Amino acid sequence: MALSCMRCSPAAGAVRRGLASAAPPAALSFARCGLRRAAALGWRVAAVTTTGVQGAKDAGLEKAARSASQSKVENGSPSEIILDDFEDLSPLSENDDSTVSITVVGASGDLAKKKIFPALFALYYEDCLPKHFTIFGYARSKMTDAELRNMVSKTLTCRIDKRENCNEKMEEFLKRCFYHSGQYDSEEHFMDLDKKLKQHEGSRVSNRLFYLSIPPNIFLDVVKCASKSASSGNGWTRVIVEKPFGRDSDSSSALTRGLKQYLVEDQIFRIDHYLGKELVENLSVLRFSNLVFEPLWSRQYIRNVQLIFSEDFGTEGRGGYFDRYGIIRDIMQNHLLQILALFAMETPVSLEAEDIRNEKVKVLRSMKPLQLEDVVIGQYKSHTKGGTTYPGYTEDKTVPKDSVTPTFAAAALFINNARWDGVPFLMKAGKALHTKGAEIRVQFRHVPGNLYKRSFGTDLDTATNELVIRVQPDEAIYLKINNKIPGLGMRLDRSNLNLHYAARYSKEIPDAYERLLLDAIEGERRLFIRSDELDAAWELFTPLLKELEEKRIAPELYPYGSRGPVGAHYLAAKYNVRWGDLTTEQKA
Ligand SMILES: NC(=O)C1=CN([C@@H]2O[C@H](COP(=O)(O)OP(=O)(O)OC[C@H]3O[C@@H](n4cnc5c(N)ncnc54)[C@H](OP(=O)(O)O)[C@@H]3O)[C@@H](O)[C@H]2O)C=CC1
Ligand SMILES: O=C1O[C@H](COP(=O)(O)O)[C@@H](O)[C@H](O)[C@H]1O
Repeated sequence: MALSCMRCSPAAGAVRRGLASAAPPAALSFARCGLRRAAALGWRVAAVTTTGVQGAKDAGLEKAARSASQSKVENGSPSEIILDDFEDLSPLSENDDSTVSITVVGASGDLAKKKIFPALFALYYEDCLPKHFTIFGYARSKMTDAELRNMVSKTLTCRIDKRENCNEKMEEFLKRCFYHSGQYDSEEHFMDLDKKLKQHEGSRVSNRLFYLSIPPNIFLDVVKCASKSASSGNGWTRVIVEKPFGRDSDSSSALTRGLKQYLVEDQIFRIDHYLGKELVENLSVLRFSNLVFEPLWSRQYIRNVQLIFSEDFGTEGRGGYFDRYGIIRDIMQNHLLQILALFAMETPVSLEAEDIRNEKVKVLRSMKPLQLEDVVIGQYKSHTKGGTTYPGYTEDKTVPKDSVTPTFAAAALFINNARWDGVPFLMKAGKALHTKGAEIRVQFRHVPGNLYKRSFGTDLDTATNELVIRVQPDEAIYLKINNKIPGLGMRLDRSNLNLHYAARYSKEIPDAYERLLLDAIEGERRLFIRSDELDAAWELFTPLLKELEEKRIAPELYPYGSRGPVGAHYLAAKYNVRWGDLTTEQKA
C-alpha cells in the first residue's frame, strides 16, 4: 500500500525529484522540505505554475499568486517559485489516517548514533516526516526510553543555517523516540515491539520501516522475526538493509534468497549511502540537462574516468568488520561501482526508479571481467610523523597479525559497449592516506591539431580538459581549461571554471542518510540497489576477490598518511593515465 499521508504522498516525492509527470513545467525551488510542502499544497502548486497568477488566485493562494506574478516569466509561466512565499499559507491538509513507525534495529550501535538518528532529526526539523510518526530503537542492550533519548540527544546537531527553534525541535523529536530491548532472533520480543507500536499507531493505518543497522550475520534473523511478528497489518512494511550485502556472489544470492522468504523485492531497500550524496545525485542532472556535457560523454572525447575515494584515518575501531571484507568490498564493489554505473549509463527512458536501474544494470553487465593484473592492492603500515606514531593496520587488536586484507586498492575497469569501448575507468580507494575525499575526474582527449601546442611544452596530457566532480568534502564541480593569461603576450595557464557549492549555495547540504530515509518512507527506490544490480556487481568482483584470497596475494605496504602504494601509478601508466588527484592544481 502506498503511504497515504498527504505530506508523504508519491506525488510529493515526485515533485521533489522533478519527475516530468509530476513536476510543473517551471522549476520549483523550495526553501524547506520543499516538495512535501509542495505536495501537501497538493497539485495546487502545479496549478500556480501551469495556470499562472489566475490559477493561484482561484486556488486561494494569494501570496503564491503574488510570487507568481513577481517571478521571472519565461514563455508565460513563472520560472521559479520560492517556498518562503508559501510559509504563511493556511495549514497543510494532513491525512490523519496513517502513521509511520521507524524502528532502528541495532539502535545502540555506531551507525545509528552517528548517522540514522541525526538524519531522522534533520528530517523532522525540516518538516519532512509525516504528522504521525514514531521512532523505536531496538537492540539487545538494556536501556529505558529516557536513556535512549539521552544517548541520541548527544549526537543531534542543528544545521549551521537553521538554528531557529532547534532546541525546542530536539525536545519534541526526542519525545517521539522510544526504545525496546530484545534479542534479534526472538519472535516473542518482536511481538512485544509490535504491541508497543500498535499503542502508538492507534486505529490509524500503520506503515512500518525497519532499518537494519546491525552486522550482516543477523539480518535474516531480524527480517524473519520482524516480518512474522511486527509487520504492519494494514499498511506497508519496508526494510532498509545496510551493506555489506554478502561478501561474494554466492553469499549475496543466499542473502537475497533468505530475505525473499519473508519480503518481496519492493519491500527491500538496499542502501548505498553514496547514492544519496548530493553530487552523486547531481550526476544525472549535469549530464542530461546540460547540452554541453552529454555530446562529449563517450570514448570519442573522454580519455579516461577516475573514481577516487580516500580517507585520512585507518579502520579505527572497525578492524574486526573490515578484516573480513577489505577495501574492495567495502568501497569499490558498491560505492565506486554505483557511481561508475550512473556515470556511464545511457539516457534512461524516464526518471522513474526502474528506468534508471535498468540502465545501470546494463552498464554493470557490460563490464569486462576484472583481471588480477589490472589491480593493485595495498595495506597501511605504521608511520611516525611529527613525533606521533600512527598504528599500522595489523596493529589493530581485532586484526590478525598476518592479515593480507587490502586497505587500499586501485583497479582499471572497462565497459565493453559502443559508448565506452577502450576507455579506462580507474578506481582508487584507500584508508589511512594523506587526505580525505571522494571525487570523479573526467580527463578529455587532446585537441586535434592544437594551434597552441607550443605553449604546453612536451607534456600535452597536462593540457587536456578535466572535469572534476568533488563529491566531498567541500563539494564542487570544476572544469580545467586552458586560458590566456591577461597581458600583451601570449602565455597560457590552466584555470578552473568553478562551481564551488559553499560560495554558490547558502544552504547546508543534507546528509546522504536524510535523503535516503526520506526516499524509503516515500517508497522511492531510485537510489536503492535492485537485486539484479547487486548480482552484476558481485559477478564483476567475485572472481578477482577469490583469486586474491586463494593466492593470498600480499598487499604492497604503504605508510599511514602517505599517498598509497606506488604500484597504483604503474597501473595508471599502463593505460597512459596519470591520476588527476596527484597534479598540483588551483584549489577550486
Ligand atoms: N558504522 C559505519 O560507519 C557504517 C556501518 N555500516 C553497516 O551498518 C551496520 C551497522 O554498523 P555499526 O553500527 O557500525 O555496527 P555495530 O558493530 O556498532 O553494531 C550495531 C549493533 O548491533 C549489535 N551487535 C553488534 N555485534 C553483534 C553481534 N555479533 N551479534 C548480535 N548483535 C550484535 C549491537 O547492539 P546490542 O549489543 O545492543 O544488541 C550493536 O550496538 C553494519 O552492517 C555495518 O556494516 C555501513 C556503512 C558505514
Ligand atoms: O560505507 C562505508 O563508508 C564509509 C565512508 O563514508 P563517508 O560518507 O564518510 O565517505 C567508510 O568509512 C566505511 O569504511 C564504509 O563501510
